[in-house]
Amino acid sequence: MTYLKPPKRITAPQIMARKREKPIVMLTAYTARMAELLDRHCDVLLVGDSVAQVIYGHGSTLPASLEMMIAHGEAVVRGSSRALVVVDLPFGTYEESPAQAFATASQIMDRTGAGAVKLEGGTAMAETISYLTQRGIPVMAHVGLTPQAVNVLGGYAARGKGNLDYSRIMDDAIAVAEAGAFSVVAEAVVEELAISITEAINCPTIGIGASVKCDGQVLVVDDMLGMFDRNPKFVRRFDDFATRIDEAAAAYAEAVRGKAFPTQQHCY
Ligand SMILES: Nc1nc(=O)c2c([nH]1)NC[C@@H]1CN(c3ccc(C(=O)N[C@@H](CCC(=O)O)C(=O)O)cc3)CN21
Ligand SMILES: CC(C)C(=O)C(=O)O
Ligand SMILES: [Mg+2]
Repeated sequence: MTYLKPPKRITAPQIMARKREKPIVMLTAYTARMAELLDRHCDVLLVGDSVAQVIYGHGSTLPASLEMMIAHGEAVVRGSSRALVVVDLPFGTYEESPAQAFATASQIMDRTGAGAVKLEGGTAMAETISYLTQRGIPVMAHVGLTPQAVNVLGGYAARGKGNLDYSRIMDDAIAVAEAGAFSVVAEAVVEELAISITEAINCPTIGIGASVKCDGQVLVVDDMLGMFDRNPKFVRRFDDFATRIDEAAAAYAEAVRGKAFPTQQHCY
């Protein structure tokens, strides 16, 4: 890297202070070079448990392991210098008790150098969020469509359409904010609910499929690049990398088979 690194990264309190100010820009990242490329443009880099689907080819986020999150968290911290790095707590490593969550989260923070963790859940996780924040671990919460609960929710459908669903998610958002979360991801919730949540709580909402009314936005980087084959409605493809890779691989294969690569300039 040839450019000068700023001395300090963006902090969780700085993200919290962005409520109703400049929109927060967040993308997932799983590898060092990608983190380096995104770092100039993003306020927050999320090492999502979506790594299980995007990088490892699993069908859900449930198989993401603590070791995976730490390995990819280290890579993203290594590659970046400015953004706040947030690491997802993987399924099964924090839900049992606040003490279990602290053991997992502190290990992630120690071994990766990340500045915060994210966990899924609302009212049920409020006590854990308060326990972690009081012990030095900034927590980003995640409500609405919580993919680790796919087996309880019965799929990845948008949330907040029924009255019960709507008021439960509202209660969840208020509970996690009151427990001390520095920001809240709202995933796949109807716009009206995203507006209500954003107005009701004093920490920023970061939307994914939750309308432009949130205080920030997040997408899975591979989705945004057009790399991932199956795209939810909330994804905009800002590029078409899958096609570009296909074309580049085809050109390489043709050059190799036609003995057009390597040429003299690639030889010693
Ligand atoms: N690549 C990727 N992108 C994501 O946004 C993402 C992940 N992986 N893994 C973790 C979760 C899972 N998420 C998902 C996954 C699928 C849909 C989806 O297919 N939604 C459909 C509706 C499905 C239904 O109604 O049952 C859609 O049309 O939006 C939505 C969110 C969001 N997260
Ligand atoms: C979709 C985002 C918010 C996430 O939790 C992930 O990538 O794991
Ligand atoms: Mg996640």
